[in-house]
Amino acid sequence: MQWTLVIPLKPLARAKSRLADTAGDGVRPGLALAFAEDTVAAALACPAVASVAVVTDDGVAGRELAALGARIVADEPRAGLNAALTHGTAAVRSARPETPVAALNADLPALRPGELTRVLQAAAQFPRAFLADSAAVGTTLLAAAPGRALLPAFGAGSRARHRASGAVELSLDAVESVRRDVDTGDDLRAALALGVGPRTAAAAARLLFPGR
Ligand SMILES: Nc1nc2c(ncn2[C@@H]2O[C@H](COP(=O)(O)OP(=O)(O)OP(=O)(O)O)[C@@H](O)[C@H]2O)c(=O)[nH]1
Ligand SMILES: C=C(OP(=O)(O)O)C(=O)O
Repeated sequence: MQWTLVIPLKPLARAKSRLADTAGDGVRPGLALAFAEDTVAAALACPAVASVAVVTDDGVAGRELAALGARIVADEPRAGLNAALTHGTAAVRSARPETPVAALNADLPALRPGELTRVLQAAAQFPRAFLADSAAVGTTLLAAAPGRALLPAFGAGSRARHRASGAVELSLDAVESVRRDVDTGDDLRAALALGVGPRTAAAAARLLFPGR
């Protein structure tokens, strides 16, 4: 089974605000873009992924991510993350009605294609399924089989909401790269320890050694 991924991305100037104490206003948008680029590149390298749609209104990010091979969908109806995901899912299903769909966060710079494949293969066993984040409080991936509504309920504490909505929580070992979202400086250090993609590695090096 081959999936379509829907990846939401806030305008870069407003993204990753909880990283403000680690990365100042001058560098944070570049870091958020690097996370999204490494996430999209790893997703497109995954054999279980047929295509990636990024829901964003950010022009720079849209150009860079389209160059990697993503389809760009406008962030409508401008009513936040879950509305953007519902819109993105409708857009991809209007082109491919029978595709299974998974929403994936854009802040997974350590994402490994092999681990994503295992998560998607597990998700394919259920009508709706999700993967909790490393903190076991949020969600990094929510999947829906063909013909099933995604019903996204992302945001703080989304693990409990996705469970309550009837989605099956995937209990998988050794998929830490899919769970490792980056919201804070500690999260960034944890992702760097796991091993990040090349764009995040370069952006993090610029952060640590600004003059070089
Ligand atoms: N298209 C779209 N994506 C969003 C929106 N809000 C959040 N996202 C994306 O949803 C994913 C999860 O959001 P967060 O982890 O909270 O990321 P963030 O909003 O950049 O981080 P903070 O500013 O620290 O809350 C990230 O990929 C965000 O870019 C939105 O209104 N529209
Ligand atoms: C978007 C989410 O949370 P956070 O902003 O903490 O990554 C989530 O876990 O659903």
